[in-house]
Amino acid sequence: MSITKEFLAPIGVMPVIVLDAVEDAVPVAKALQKGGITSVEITLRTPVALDCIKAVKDACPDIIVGVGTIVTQQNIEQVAAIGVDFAVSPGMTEGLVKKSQDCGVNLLPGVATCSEVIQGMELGLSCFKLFPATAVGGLPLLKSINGPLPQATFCPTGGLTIDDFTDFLALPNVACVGGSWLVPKGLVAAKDWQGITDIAAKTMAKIG
Ligand SMILES: O=C(O)C(=O)C[C@H](O)[C@H](O)COP(=O)(O)O
Repeated sequence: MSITKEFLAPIGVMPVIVLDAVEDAVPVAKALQKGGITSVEITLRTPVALDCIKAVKDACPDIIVGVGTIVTQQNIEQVAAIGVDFAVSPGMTEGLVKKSQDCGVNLLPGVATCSEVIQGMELGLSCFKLFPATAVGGLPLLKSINGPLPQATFCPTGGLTIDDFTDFLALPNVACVGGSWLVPKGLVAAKDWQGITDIAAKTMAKIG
């Protein structure tokens, strides 16, 4: 299975979420949805991540639920067992891509160079996360890659902010963007769900 530009484009902005408590998962997802967000990427950075994903899938059937921080083939097996709409990795190996294909998991692997994009295309992929987007070259890098590799589509993530993400979305080879600015740790800790809705709404207002 592989992710397409048509799948990514309607998402627009993908919030990258780190959750420490299962009880916060559904309120965060619903707060984002209230602000116009249609998809969440819950990272496997905490021990409760898989339970958070299950909770959101059960409570919010109309949210596209993805998992982030896939770094091992075992991670792919774990998320295949609970079912996710997509899976994101900060990097890309042949092993991760093949495992995701074997398990029927839609993988968006992270790349930072043309060689990795070409390797991904050889493995049947056309969409990639550019990570860490700003640190590896940001807008000029994406513009340069679009010359020789216009068939590759990106979700730049890493370093983007509410002030510059629309510059990325304006590029022809960018279908959506990812970022953690939508779910600040402090607001989750304070259970300030309205605060999260406000950031989501302010973000989505920028793309009409
Ligand atoms: O955990 C993952 O799956 C990652 O690969 C990294 C995240 O996508 C970035 O940490 C988000 O970047 P910021 O928006 O700059 O915070």
